[in-house]
Amino acid sequence: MSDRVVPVSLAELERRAASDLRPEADHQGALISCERVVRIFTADGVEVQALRGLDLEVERGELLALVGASGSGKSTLMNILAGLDAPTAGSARVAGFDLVDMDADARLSYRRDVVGFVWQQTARNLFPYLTVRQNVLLPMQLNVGRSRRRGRSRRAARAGELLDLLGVAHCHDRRPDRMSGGEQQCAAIAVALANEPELILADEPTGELESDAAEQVLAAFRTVNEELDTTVVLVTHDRTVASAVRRTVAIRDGLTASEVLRGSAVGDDGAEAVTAREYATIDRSGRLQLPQRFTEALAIGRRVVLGLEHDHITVRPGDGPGGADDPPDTSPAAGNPTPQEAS
Ligand SMILES: Nc1ncnc2c1ncn2[C@@H]1O[C@H](COP(=O)(O)OP(=O)(O)OP(=O)(O)O)[C@@H](O)[C@H]1O
Repeated sequence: MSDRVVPVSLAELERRAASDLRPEADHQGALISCERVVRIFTADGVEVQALRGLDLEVERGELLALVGASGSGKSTLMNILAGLDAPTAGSARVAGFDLVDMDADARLSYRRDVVGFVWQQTARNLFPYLTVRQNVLLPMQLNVGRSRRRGRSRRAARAGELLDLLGVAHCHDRRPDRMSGGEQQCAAIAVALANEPELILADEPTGELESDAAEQVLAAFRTVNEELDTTVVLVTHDRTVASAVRRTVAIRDGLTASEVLRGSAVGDDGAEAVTAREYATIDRSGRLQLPQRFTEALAIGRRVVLGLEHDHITVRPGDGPGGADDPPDTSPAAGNPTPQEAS
């Protein structure tokens, strides 16, 4: 073997130095991977299980909505994904960062470079005494590592491009109090994007907006997702927003319960129509939550009887009204396993 030293270009050394700043990322797999995430809060000696073993995978480039009743755990999950809080147990990884075991430096690097956040309250997203352009420039100026690589004129150009992309270039020299709520949220998205994060998280970004402004903000998220290929996860109570994205995941009692996938199909008349299908999700332990409206409709109580057919599983009321007189087909010919086997 030869000992000859192969010269390395400056550009290659810079690339290696930049990649050394990040933990080894799995660029093939999901951007977000949560497995059995538990978050327990203790308040006044009482334990609250906000997340009870939640599983969630989000691929790079997705635009995903999280929905769920108040108290179901959405904000808790968002805070964990934002690196503001850590799970009590389970595993949560984003872009190769282990959110459970991050040291302070990794957490800082994660929050600065990997993730951008948009809050519901417009006042929380923008500094009121700075113009919109200054608000967008600030995260770039504070990001010492990247700022060194990106000079003043490139930072200014990026701020201009982002405001343009989000349709608020006309507000660049205004302070937030001279902008509409929708414009403020679009500017907030520009701020969140300043350091080129792979992921934008938004907790109820349209919660304080009228419907026109909410549509403007949703359109801005779509643009970001489609044109910059940034992954977007947003929490919403707004049905219009939830039904306008390709994938909506419902959280119930600290677990992912179901999800709706939307696509498009060409009908017999040749017209393209939006299709939507709801799926129940099965966690890594094989647990499945039955939708409340199903269990209520059949007065299903605490037990169900499962049956395995050749291409589906039946779930019948096992106790309570409507269940007791309806025994399942347990014949060996039907290949029915016990409920334990089925799970
Ligand atoms: N810091 C905390 N201390 C104690 N309990 C908390 C804390 N944060 C959240 N919780 C509790 O955890 C559960 C989940 O709260 P979370 O805010 O994640 O729900 P959510 O789905 O975002 O609700 P909402 O839609 O109302 O914002 C709730 O029971 C809440 O009271």
